[in-house]
Amino acid sequence: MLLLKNISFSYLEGKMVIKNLNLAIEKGQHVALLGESGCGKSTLLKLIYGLKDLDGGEIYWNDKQVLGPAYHLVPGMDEMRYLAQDFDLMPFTSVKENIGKYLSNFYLKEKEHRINELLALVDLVEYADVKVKNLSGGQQQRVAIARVLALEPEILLLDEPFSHIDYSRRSLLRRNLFAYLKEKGITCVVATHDSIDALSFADETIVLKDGELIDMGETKDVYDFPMNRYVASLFGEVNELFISDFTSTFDEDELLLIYPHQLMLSKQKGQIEVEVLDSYFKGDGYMIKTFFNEDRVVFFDHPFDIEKGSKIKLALKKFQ
Ligand SMILES: Nc1ncnc2c1ncn2[C@@H]1O[C@H](COP(=O)(O)OP(=O)(O)OP(=O)(O)O)[C@@H](O)[C@H]1O
Repeated sequence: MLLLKNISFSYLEGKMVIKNLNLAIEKGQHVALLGESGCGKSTLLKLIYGLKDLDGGEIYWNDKQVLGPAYHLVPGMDEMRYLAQDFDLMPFTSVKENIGKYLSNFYLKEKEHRINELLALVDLVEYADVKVKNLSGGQQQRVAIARVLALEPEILLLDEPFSHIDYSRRSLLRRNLFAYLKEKGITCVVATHDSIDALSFADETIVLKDGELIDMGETKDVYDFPMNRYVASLFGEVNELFISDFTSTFDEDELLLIYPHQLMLSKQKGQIEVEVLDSYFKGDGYMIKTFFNEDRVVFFDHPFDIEKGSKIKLALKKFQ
């Protein structure tokens, strides 16, 4: 289990970047770390790996305390691997030498077998002998992913692992990688801006804001019941509407956070009247931008575009 007990950290005196953070992650779990840019995701991964000394608190992987550079000549624990945003590869050596960097030369056959297995996982078999400096950014990122897996860590810390990889390859790589980690029982924490990393692949999601952990739970719960607009907006557009906007039958009003796919065109009761401002093609349909009550923009998903200026009625899908 990964245990963070009330940890705090600052780069500069007086400016806390991680604030009194507590966290427990069970072995084999995949956890997504979400939050706006600058909220402390990368810093948190570095602290877990032991690259920085904590100002306060303690971190444990199983029963072993993670200690920072003040206690270790070479930072980082053997049981962990950390993939930074700048992949830190050796540019003048080949892909396979980079992947095998941490593998022992004592068992050459095993080493070669392991490198080939990882080359296949990240789909770089035909690039095995190419120098890393001659690869694209996305290809280099795939080499870096293979390299952190080489020694089969117990826990993997990934900072935006697919950020340079094009969308089509990203889907396949992501499926293969997370299936591989599950099969091997490797715990994984992924800092990401891509909500699909969380929604499709993370058992649990953690949300950071200004260095504080503000939400944590099963990913589906964090998505379905976002605690506030900040959390919901990490998954895409979100609308803020009130129960009283739809109906006057409830005594107490309540703010609703509604994703665009939860609204639909309706002619029945319980709807809001909006004016269409724009339609954006998304591939599988359109995102329609509308104006409600002359003060709020409301987005909803629709199979077709709708003419600008149209007056339409929207209802909540779950009440239809
Ligand atoms: N080496 C550093 N020295 C001083 N401040 C730093 C340093 N690295 C990061 N910070 C600051 O710490 C805060 C958290 O940065 P961090 O990189 O952890 O955020 P992040 O959530 O990973 O952002 P992003 O999503 O953009 O990668 C930011 O305010 C940043 O400016």
